[in-house]
Amino acid sequence: MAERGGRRGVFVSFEGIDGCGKTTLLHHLRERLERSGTIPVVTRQPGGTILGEAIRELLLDPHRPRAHGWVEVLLYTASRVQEVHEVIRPALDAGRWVLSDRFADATTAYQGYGRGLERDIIELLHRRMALDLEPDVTVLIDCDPEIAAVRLRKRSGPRDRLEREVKTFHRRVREGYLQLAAMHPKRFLVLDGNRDLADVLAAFERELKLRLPGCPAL
Ligand SMILES: Nc1ncnc2c1ncn2[C@@H]1O[C@H](COP(=O)(O)OP(=O)(O)OP(=O)(O)O)[C@@H](O)[C@H]1O
Ligand SMILES: Cc1cn([C@H]2C[C@H](O)[C@@H](COP(=O)(O)O)O2)c(=O)[nH]c1=O
Repeated sequence: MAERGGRRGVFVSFEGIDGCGKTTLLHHLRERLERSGTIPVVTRQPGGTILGEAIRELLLDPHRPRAHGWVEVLLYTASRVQEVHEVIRPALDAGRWVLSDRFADATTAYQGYGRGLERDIIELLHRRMALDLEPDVTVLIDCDPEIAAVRLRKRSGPRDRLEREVKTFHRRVREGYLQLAAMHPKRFLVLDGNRDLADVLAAFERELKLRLPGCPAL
């Protein structure tokens, strides 16, 4: 893979509303890469480091008191800053593939578009503290909140704090993601996540191959 912006690895993030299917796609690519002999670094936001996982627990445990909106922004950003410096940047500098279940766009979509907080401040925090790091490709699985909610109800395990938010919140987040994709068409790869999984996976492989022609997995 060609060197981009001074780094040698490839950074792919996966985004979308809760239940859109992003984790499923991430693990599909991970398996394909591993079968071809490339072991990617797989991580998630919030989380990905010991500190980040503790922040995740604070943010998403529905039994804890909800943080003020800006405290949410600061905690999500804190988790990401730690992960960029401790995990993602060193992996990219070493030429590794990094697959991240959510990244900075999630804060703009959820806290910016979803909660209505100023997006320029959210993005400035990321730029100043997280080395201005951007994924090479951001896979956005666009999905109707009604369809995503049905999938989450079928999935076992407790629902986290954000998964319990009302549908209007998820609609704003979805629209926010689509606006981000329109603003950054070179970076975003948008998939229709409402379709059967087999169709989504086929479109994912086809489109990713166009974006990353040297991808060893495709
Ligand atoms: N296209 C699809 N059609 C039907 N079911 C799907 C599809 N994609 C994923 N699923 C199923 O929907 C559930 C949610 O998928 P997944 O965990 O990948 O979503 P997610 O977006 O990562 O959710 P969250 O953000 O809440 O972790 C899983 O049970 C998964 O098997
Ligand atoms: C990074 C980030 C995440 N969120 C929200 C979005 C989801 O509801 C949860 C993470 O859960 P997942 O199952 O791992 O997707 O956190 C957010 O609101 N803001 C963010 O920056």
